[in-house]
Amino acid sequence: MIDIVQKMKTEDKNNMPKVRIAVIGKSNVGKSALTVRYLTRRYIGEYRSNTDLLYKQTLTINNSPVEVEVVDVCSCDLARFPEEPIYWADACVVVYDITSKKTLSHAMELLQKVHQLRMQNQIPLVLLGNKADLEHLREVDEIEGRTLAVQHGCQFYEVSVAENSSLIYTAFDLLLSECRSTLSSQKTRKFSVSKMIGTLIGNNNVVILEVFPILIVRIKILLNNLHLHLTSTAVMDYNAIINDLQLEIISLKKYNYSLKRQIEDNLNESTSMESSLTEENSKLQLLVFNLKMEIKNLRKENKEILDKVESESVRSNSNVKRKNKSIQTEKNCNDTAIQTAYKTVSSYIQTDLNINDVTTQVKVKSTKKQHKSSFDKRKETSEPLIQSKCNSIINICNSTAADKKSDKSLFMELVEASIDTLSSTSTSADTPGANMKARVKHNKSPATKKQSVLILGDSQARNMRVILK
Ligand SMILES: Nc1nc2c(ncn2[C@@H]2O[C@H](COP(=O)(O)OP(=O)(O)OP(=O)(O)O)[C@@H](O)[C@H]2O)c(=O)[nH]1
Repeated sequence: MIDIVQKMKTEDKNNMPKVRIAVIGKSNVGKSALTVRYLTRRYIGEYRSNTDLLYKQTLTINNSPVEVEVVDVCSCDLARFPEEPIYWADACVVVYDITSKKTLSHAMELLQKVHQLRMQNQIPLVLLGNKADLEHLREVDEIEGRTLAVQHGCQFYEVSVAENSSLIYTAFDLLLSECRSTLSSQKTRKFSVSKMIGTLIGNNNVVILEVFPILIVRIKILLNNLHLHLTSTAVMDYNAIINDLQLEIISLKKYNYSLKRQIEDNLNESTSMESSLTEENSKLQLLVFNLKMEIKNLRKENKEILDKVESESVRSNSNVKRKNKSIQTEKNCNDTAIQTAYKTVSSYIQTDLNINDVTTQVKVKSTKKQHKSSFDKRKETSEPLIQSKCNSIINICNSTAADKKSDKSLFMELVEASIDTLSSTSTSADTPGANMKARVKHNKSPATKKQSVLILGDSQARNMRVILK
């Protein structure tokens, strides 16, 4: 913080007018760069400092030398608002960064605060929008800065410290000349204020100044303000004030009008944008609806295809099962038929063997002649029986498994084997076995008809049935 008391003690040592300027604004807006640029014409890119810096220089304003003191107030945090420099200053430069909206709102709060603090003794103010070279990053329109300046009755410029805008010098020079004229008009008042303090605190004022420096500065400022107020009231030129006010009203009306136009333009733009958005929205809604319908149809189609595939597979499965079942049944029937036929043949052969045995025995006995008549009788009854059974076997051979060569040949082998056994036990060439074998062989031609045979019967081949399929 600047030692204001020291400044108070050293000021006014010569007759050169002195103007004190406080540069305030949010951090990083370019306060230091601006101050250095104005005082030295040089640009310092990076200027980090965590303390207020005071610059002093003698400048020529309107052909007269002026001692200028500029305080670069570090960090204008509103919570720690720099009241002292504001009381100290004759003028203020409020800076914001056009690439940052929040620096503009901060500048607005600073302006309000300055107005509050210097309510009785308003000081010249200038609002600067810095970093105008960064147009592509602009967040704050020029009209916003200008409007804020009009609201607080101050000058406004957009500048670029980096590009050394000439408006920087214009702004400072105007501020200085304004301060200079104000100060020269106050010169007599300041004198009388000092006198007043002298009268109030007597001859020991120096001691008191040392003991209660801050208090005294405050008192001096208050008295100064009071005195200024009284004096200005005394010399007030109402007409001039009314003129100023009227001019201000006109310029405010102008801004008001331009703002209204801008608002109207924005409104129109937003309305047309809204209608086009609504149109776009309804188009999109229609598109979404169509897409939904398409998805629904596709799902339906998909389900139908799936159902079809499922029913097809079920049908083909049941067909395969049915086919398998019929094949199995057929196989079982064939097996049963073969077995039955085999049994039948075996039983016939067995019967034949028994008859032959009986015949042999009877033949032996016939030599004894006493039973010859009975043998002949029995032979007469048995031979037709064997003959008929042989015929049955041949029929079975003919019909069994007519279309299945393997089954038929198996069956024929069985029959032949059995008949061979029968023949070997027979002695006569015209025995039923030999006859039967000859007849079976005669019928052993490959089947020409495509038929399947089902032979059913009991173990003695009684009630035997052949089913052709
Ligand atoms: N592009 C551009 N950059 C600038 C301009 N003025 C200042 N800067 C840059 O802005 C940054 C901050 O500048 P300072 O002068 O340190 O800002 P300050 O307001 O004093 O910052 P504090 O000391 O934190 O309060 C630096 O990097 C500068 O180079 C300008 O006109 N244009």
